[in-house]
Amino acid sequence: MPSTQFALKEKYRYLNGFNSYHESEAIDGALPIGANSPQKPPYGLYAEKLSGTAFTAPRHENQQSWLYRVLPSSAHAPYEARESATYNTNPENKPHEKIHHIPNQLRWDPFDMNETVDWVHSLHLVAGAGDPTMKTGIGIFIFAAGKDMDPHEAFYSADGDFLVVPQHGVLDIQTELGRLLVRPNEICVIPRGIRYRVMLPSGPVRGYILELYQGHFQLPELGPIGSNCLANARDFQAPVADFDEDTSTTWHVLSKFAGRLFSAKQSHTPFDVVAWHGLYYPYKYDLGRFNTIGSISYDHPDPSIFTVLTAQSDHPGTAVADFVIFPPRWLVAEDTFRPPWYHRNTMSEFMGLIHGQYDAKTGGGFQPAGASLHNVMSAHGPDAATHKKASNAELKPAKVGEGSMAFMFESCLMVGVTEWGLKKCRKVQEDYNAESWEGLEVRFKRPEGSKYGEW
Ligand SMILES: O=C(O)Cc1cc(O)ccc1O
Ligand SMILES: [Fe+2]
Repeated sequence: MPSTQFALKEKYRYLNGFNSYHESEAIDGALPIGANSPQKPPYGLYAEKLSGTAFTAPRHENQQSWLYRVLPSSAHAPYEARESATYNTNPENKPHEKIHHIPNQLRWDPFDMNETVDWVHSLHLVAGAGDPTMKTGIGIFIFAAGKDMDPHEAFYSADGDFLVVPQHGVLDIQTELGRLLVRPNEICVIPRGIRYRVMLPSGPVRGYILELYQGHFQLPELGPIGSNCLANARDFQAPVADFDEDTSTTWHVLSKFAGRLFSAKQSHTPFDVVAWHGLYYPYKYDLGRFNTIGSISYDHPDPSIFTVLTAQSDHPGTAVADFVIFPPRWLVAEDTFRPPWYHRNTMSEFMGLIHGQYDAKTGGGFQPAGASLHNVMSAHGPDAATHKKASNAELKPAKVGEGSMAFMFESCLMVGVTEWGLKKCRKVQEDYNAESWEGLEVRFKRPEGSKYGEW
């Protein structure tokens, strides 16, 4: 059941709807009426356009917003490279650091918390494909932070859209367009370019991020399911306009640009947007609201029925990134091996666990805050313990995943694993294969009297 059905504090108010044209004003009358850029916008505000797609993108894809702010974003000193020796989240930029393309199934123990860093410095690229400079591919990050961002710092990524999946702790995110409070079992998307500041009201945080270097997330098609189910559009929440009025303090705007960090000084807050309207905005979603569909007859369906958001490649139906979840659900299929089948997939599958236990892996090695990667065509499926249990289970209706939420970033791209992901994080499990699949028994019994090869 949804976990956020109580009233939220006034500070966090939301506009409901996915890909809905929203408008919000923190002061009545701050939005111009009937024009986007009048000669004199209301209250002496500056009009600024923020485009998330090419100006000429087709209407159904076009995402732009108009921001009405105290000072335009361009009012800052030049960007300067910061921490250039250490900060780099784009391996394409780092010729000395190899990215490993390997067919092995990989599984990671829970990633460590790190209380010494803030959001900006918490990002560790674990795997990825493509290159933000070419606006192709994805980056998969683990984040772990224990410090608020500096009170006068804001951050944005020019590289892509962040899909943030918190596993531990609360993210209080002040964005240019308003505030979002994001807790475990919720996700948020912060589109490319939007400036924000992350505070940690409940202490350390940890989780996963998929950065989408190309396109934007959309809801999956529902096909014969009909007009509702899976993630319903009305459950996506965008912030309302909320602004500060600080024009006397030195601020630093940090930019992740081609994986590197830059910083620019300015003498006013970037959080000065009094009103905005458009289709390009950050949003959050409570995974507890997902309306899960499953088989009510027989066989295990493809996990695409669990897709929350998808970012399509140029080939319809083939995703650069699908965000898929495995919520608590009833299994009722008859004469069926109910967990996932053994499989090899042309897509790559990176999985994480927010809490609980994933029903396809009961051996204990896939833990909250851990991860697994089954790359293109790398064979996987239930571990031996799960297989044994599920092949002998009485097939009465059973609830699986109670108190649990696993997820998958599935991509048509082969993902490479970074040095950090493979070595430096020191979390890769050496015995993943042995623990999972080497215990599988040979069950094959040739029917008595059968002779192979005789017709
Ligand atoms: O590998 C996994 O655990 C993810 C997965 C789940 C499922 O129900 C079907 C296919 C699939 O890849
Ligand atoms: Fe799989």
